[in-house]
Amino acid sequence: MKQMVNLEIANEILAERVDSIEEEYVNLTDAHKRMLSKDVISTINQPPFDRSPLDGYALKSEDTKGASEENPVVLEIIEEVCAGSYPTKELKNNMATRIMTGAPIPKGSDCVIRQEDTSEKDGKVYIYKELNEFQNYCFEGEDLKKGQIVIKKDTEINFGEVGVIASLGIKEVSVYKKPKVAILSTGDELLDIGEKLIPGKIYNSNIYTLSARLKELNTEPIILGISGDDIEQTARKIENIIDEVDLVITTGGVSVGKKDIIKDVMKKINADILFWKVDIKPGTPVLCSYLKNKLIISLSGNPAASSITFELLVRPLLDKMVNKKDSKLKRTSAVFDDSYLKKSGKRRFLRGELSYSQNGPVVKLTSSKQSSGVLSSTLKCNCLIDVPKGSTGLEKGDKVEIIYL
Ligand SMILES: Nc1nc2c(c(=O)[nH]1)N[C@H]1C(S)=C(S)[C@@H](COP(=O)(O)OP(=O)(O)OC[C@H]3O[C@@H](n4cnc5c(N)ncnc54)[C@H](O)[C@@H]3O)O[C@H]1N2
Ligand code: MOO
Repeated sequence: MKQMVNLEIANEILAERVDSIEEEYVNLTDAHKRMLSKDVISTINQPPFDRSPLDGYALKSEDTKGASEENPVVLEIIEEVCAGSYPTKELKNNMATRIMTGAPIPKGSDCVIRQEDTSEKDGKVYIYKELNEFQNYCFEGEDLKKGQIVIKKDTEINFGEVGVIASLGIKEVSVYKKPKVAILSTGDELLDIGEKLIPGKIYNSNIYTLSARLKELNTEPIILGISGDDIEQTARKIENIIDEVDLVITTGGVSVGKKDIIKDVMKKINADILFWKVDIKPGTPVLCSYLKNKLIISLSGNPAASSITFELLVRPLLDKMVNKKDSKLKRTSAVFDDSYLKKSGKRRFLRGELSYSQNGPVVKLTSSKQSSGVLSSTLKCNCLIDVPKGSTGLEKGDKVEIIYL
């Protein structure tokens, strides 16, 4: 068993054991934020017909030669076409079709004059302006052509993609399934929310933090609840769920105390232990194991530690499962607008609040209380500050590297 690996090595060891997961068809209305698993190919031209971008008159541009305010050209109105209807008459010289925005342009016409440059009387339209061929004219397929790849697979479906797919009339899209992640909290001290607090006990916040975050990341959390510090019971819960999920997360019991049972649980279920402890703080004593081609990530019980190591170790795996192109942690540099004295020489991840000033990204601590057991400093936290090994602290104005959450 490897011990005290650095973060990047830990990421590699875990990523090697994860592949993209199965695909499924979902309704477009349920596809937002999912990852496309097949190219979207246009089944129609968009727009599906030549159409008018204006309310006005469709006509032949050659008929407008010499037209002016003083000397209008007069054309006979042969038909009226609104959006949703279709012209029935072909346009010949000296004719015009009254047309509304979005309506199909009739055959024989090669331009549309806007209503404001005309007047209408007794079935005739007076044209006060010359027009060029295809002026104010939207062509069939000018946006998207039938058969064209409109959106490549492995793209996240955001509102723009939803709109474009809807414009093609496509009702269902192929996406990667949502990764299913089981979460189990261990610890005799844990109570579920709503239970009466009694001496020595605390509420299980980890399972709620992680499940909310998993939902935010468009995965499917499967909450296994609390398991006491009992090897048999914990082993059984993991064995019972492992075939149904893509990943298991446990929290608590990974340090060296009497009740730190997770290593024994892994031995009991014959999981391969990949490594124990990552050379970072918080969250050092994480244990990562592998059983039946699934990873079991056992995070520290300390609330802030489990939440931070989830971001550093688990999130990239979830991204990889749905083939996100860049499944690595997304970083940028920012100016530190706070002060922080670092006690240990370890690489440290601090909870930060990132904002943007005229001079670029600026980050400050969410709270001066940054210890592993303090959860309130996750409030307002939108990034992690990566403080390198050996650093003795940070001063106002220092350039720091941050990881987006
Ligand atoms: N002698 C040593 N003691 C400790 C070491 C060490 O190296 N030598 N490491 C410390 C570090 S660092 C951490 S981090 C913790 C990790 O402990 P565990 O992962 O075994 O977690 P627990 O002991 O079960 O819990 C730690 C802490 O968090 C509370 N907790 C647990 N689960 C939850 C939950 N679901 N929701 C909210 N809070 C939870 C628990 O009550 C403890 O207070 O070990 C240090 N000790
Ligand atoms: O590694 Mo622990 O989470 O720092 O206290």
